[in-house]
Amino acid sequence: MSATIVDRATGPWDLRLQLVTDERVERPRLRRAVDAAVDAGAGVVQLRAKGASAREQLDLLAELDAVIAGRAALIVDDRLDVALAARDAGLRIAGVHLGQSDVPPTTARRLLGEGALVGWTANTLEHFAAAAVLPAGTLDYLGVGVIHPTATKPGHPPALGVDGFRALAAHAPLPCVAIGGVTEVDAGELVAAGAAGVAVVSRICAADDPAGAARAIADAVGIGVGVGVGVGVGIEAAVGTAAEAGPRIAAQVGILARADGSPGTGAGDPVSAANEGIVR
Ligand SMILES: Cc1ncc(COP(=O)(O)OP(=O)(O)O)c(N)n1
Ligand SMILES: Cc1ncsc1CCOP(=O)(O)O
Ligand SMILES: [Mg+2]
Repeated sequence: MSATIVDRATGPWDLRLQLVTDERVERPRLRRAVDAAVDAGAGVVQLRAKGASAREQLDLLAELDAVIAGRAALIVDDRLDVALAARDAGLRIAGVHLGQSDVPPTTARRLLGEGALVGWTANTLEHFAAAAVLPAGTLDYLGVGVIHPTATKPGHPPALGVDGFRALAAHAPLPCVAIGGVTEVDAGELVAAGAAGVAVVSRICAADDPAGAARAIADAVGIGVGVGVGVGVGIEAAVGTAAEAGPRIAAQVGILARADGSPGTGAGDPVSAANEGIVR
C-alpha cells in the first residue's frame, strides 16, 4: 500500500466541497474566505463575478490563483473566453462551470482539453437528458439546485429541498453538486441524498468566521476521512451510474482506504466512492 499524491489543481477532482466566490464581498475578505475554504479541504474554487468585465475577472483569477497556490482546482463561471485567456496568461485554470445559456459544454471540452474540469447547471429532468446525450467525457459534474431559496442568485429556479434533490438526483447521468442555500446543517444530508458534493457561496464568503464555516461544511461532507492512505481498489467500486457515464468519470471515483487499511465506505457504492474518492 502506498500513499497517493494528488495534485488538486489538475485533477482528479474532489467535488465534495466547491467554494463559489461572492461578488458582494470585498477582495481582502474574499481572499481570506478562499484560503480558509481551501485549508478546510475545498477541492474546487469557482470564480463567479457576473458584474465584472473580462479584464476584471482576469485580475481576480490571478489573485485567486495566488491564494490557492495549486491546492484546489480553480474554475470560471460562465466565461470560457476568460478561462482560456487566464490560461494563456499562465494561470492555473482547471476549467469552467457553464449555465444552460452559456457556450455549449462540448465547445468548452474541446477548447480546454481532456484534462479540464467542466461542470454544467442542470435543474430538471430535461437538463439531465441533454447532459446524458453529450459525448462521454464532456462533463465532469452537474450543478443542481437551488436547494433552498437564496439571495445570492436572484430569480433562481424553484427550491428543491433535500427531498426534491434526492428525487431528482436519482435520475442524474453524472455526479451532482448541490447548490443554493447550502450550509453545514444540510450538507451531510445532501451527500446522503446522492450528492457528490456541495457548492457554497454565502455561508463561507459572508461568514464572520469563514474558516469555522468551511470546516463545518467540510466535516459534514466527509472531508478528512481516510486522509493520506490510498489503495488501488477503485476500479471495481467505480462500476455503476458514474462509470457508465464515461471513462473519465470512472477514473474519478477511485476508492480510498481508511488509515487502518480497510476499504472506505465507497467500496461497491459509486455515489459513496465519488464522495470519498480523492486521497489527499
Ligand atoms: C456548482 C454550480 N452549480 C450551479 C451554478 C449556477 O450556474 P449558472 O446556471 O451559470 O448560474 P450563475 O451562477 O451564472 O448565476 C454554479 N454557478 N455553480
Ligand atoms: C450560483 C448559484 N446557482 C444556484 S444557487 C446559486 C447561489 C448559491 O449561493 P448561496 O450558497 O449563497 O446560497
Ligand atoms: Mg453561470
